[in-house]
Amino acid sequence: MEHEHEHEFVLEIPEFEHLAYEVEEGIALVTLKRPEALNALSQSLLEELAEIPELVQQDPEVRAVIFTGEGKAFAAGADLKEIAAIKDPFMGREYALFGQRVFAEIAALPVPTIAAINGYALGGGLELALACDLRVAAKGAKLGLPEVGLGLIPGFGGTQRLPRLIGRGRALDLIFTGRHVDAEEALMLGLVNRVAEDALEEAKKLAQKILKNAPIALALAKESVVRGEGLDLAEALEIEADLFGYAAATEDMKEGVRAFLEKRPPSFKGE
Ligand SMILES: C/C=C/C(=O)SCCNC(=O)CCNC(=O)[C@H](O)C(C)(C)COP(=O)(O)OP(=O)(O)OC[C@H]1O[C@@H](n2cnc3c(N)ncnc32)[C@H](O)[C@@H]1OP(=O)(O)O
Repeated sequence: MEHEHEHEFVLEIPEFEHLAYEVEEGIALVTLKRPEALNALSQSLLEELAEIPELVQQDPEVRAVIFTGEGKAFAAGADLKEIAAIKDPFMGREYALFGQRVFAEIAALPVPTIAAINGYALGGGLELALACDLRVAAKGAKLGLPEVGLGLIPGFGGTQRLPRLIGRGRALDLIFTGRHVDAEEALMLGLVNRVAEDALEEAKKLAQKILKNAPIALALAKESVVRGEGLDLAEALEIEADLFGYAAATEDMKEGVRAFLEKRPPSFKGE
């Protein structure tokens, strides 16, 4: 007798100690779970985070990812007990490279990613949020890069992603002073996209709104923005034209345009 699930692809989700991973209606929710240390990014937590991009890419159901934190913090930075054990520049460099690699893989995910900043997002915690495409902050959230106050510099991408996002002058204000900015100032600076009572609820609404659009177009739009970042305008525009070409050849493009002309909502298939 043929087994009902014989051909079903079963995705194995690893047992995480410091993370929760769940998928609901196409949205993967990754929750940092070390609330007793304000979700400080220990090596073991970072190793678990490093598994997320593969998990997401193996599951065709996942069309967006939200990162958030349990308790009163999103993440209060890299784990300072572990940083205290760094003995020399080589160890320090390896330490930074590891965090950078994890966040680079998150930044390279082909699906939209959102940080739901429920509380403190400091140092490495803010750098994780900066590796996401969009950021939603709760009203009481505090964001900052306090590293210079510890004799450090941001090392998980902050000196690069923050100025690219909000401009050099604003980034250096935050990096030099190490001050915490509240959600409203973060919105004004362009550091977050939205402020809400409940960051996670707002992030889910934002994801649902995004997911109404054509999946291939979303991936190509992200690819165009990401690949263009390091290039000069002429080269980047060529990439945009190529990716526009791909989008224009999809079934979803035909459906999107037909639906507009027929004055009805589109039904996208991701083809
Ligand atoms: C390359 C990347 C580099 C970096 O990220 S460097 C780190 C940058 N981050 C920081 O400097 C923030 C450090 N944390 C704080 O300043 C404070 O926390 C807060 C302002 C965020 C909150 O203060 P309060 O509400 O008074 O809580 P609490 O008692 O300080 O923290 C609760 C428990 O959480 C632990 N904790 C907080 N942040 C970290 C961290 N970054 N690394 C390790 N542990 C942390 C504490 O020690 C304490 O634990 P216990 O109850 O055992 O004393």
